[in-house]
Amino acid sequence: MNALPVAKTTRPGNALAGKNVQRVAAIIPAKDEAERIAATVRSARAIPHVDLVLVVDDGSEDDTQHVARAAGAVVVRHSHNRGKAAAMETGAAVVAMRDADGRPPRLLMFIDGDLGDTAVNTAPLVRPVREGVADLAIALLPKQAGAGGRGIVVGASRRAIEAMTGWSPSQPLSGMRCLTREAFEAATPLARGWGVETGMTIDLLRKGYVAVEVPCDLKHRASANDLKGQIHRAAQYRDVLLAVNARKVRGAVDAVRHAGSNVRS
Ligand SMILES: O=c1ccn([C@@H]2O[C@H](COP(=O)(O)OP(=O)(O)O[C@H]3O[C@H](CO)[C@@H](O)[C@H](O)[C@H]3O)[C@@H](O)[C@H]2O)c(=O)[nH]1
Ligand SMILES: O=C(O)[C@H](O)COP(=O)(O)O
Repeated sequence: MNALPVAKTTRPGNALAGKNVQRVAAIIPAKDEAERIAATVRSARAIPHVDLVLVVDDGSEDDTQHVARAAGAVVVRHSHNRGKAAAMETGAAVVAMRDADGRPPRLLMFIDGDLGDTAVNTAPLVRPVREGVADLAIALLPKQAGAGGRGIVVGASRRAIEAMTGWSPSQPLSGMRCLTREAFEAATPLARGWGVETGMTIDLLRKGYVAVEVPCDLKHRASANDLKGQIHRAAQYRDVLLAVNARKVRGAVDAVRHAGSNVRS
């Protein structure tokens, strides 16, 4: 027997069961991923229920778009680099254009371009969302060889999410996530750049959507502890703080508005 649905997103009714079952779009934001994108695309095509693999080439300077297309992806491209969050928004907009009338909108599965052959192992994220157990399923990755992080950005993101929602995710920056169209729309506009995961989790939980973390056997190109890695982490830290601060301000404004309407009523 299936677990009882607890997710907030309205589920397609039984009339839509059978051959009209809910499909999944894999959206892969990619900047300069020519080396790994073919394996990632091929692997994503093997995820059960995925019928559309979309690569958003975010202004790559390498051959990402052609390699991705040759591997069987639908490819759209930003003419200049706009950051991961913008690539995700573009991807979701393109999927919406391809969702068929009379069918439930596809679930959106965001996958990083550097997962290679392991991309298929995001498959366990689909079930809890498809079955209505959660609106958002986030991949928990095993420990990555060569990872040089000291937990500073991860800790800042986790603490902010916990302070603002009460939930303390193990891997708050994990970008492999499957969610319903309704939840995605509720999370837009997305926080910019590397703040996108932190902002999305805070926004959805505050609106009553349900998130779960699901272990997935994934391997990605972890940032090392060299100069390039440190610069990358500094950018992540900046974007996470921007996302959190914007949400704190919004929370304070909402509280003042709410207090004002209580006084008037
Ligand atoms: O301007 C950019 C930069 C990156 N990417 C793509 O975004 C994905 C993630 O980038 P990556 O360089 O692999 O980032 P990581 O340091 O590995 O990022 C971790 O932390 C990020 C949040 O800071 C999450 O978005 C990632 O999912 C998570 O793996 C990859 O497919 C990139 O090609 C873009 O689309 N646009
Ligand atoms: O390597 C990572 O996990 C991210 O770049 C975040 O860095 P951190 O481990 O220093 O938080």
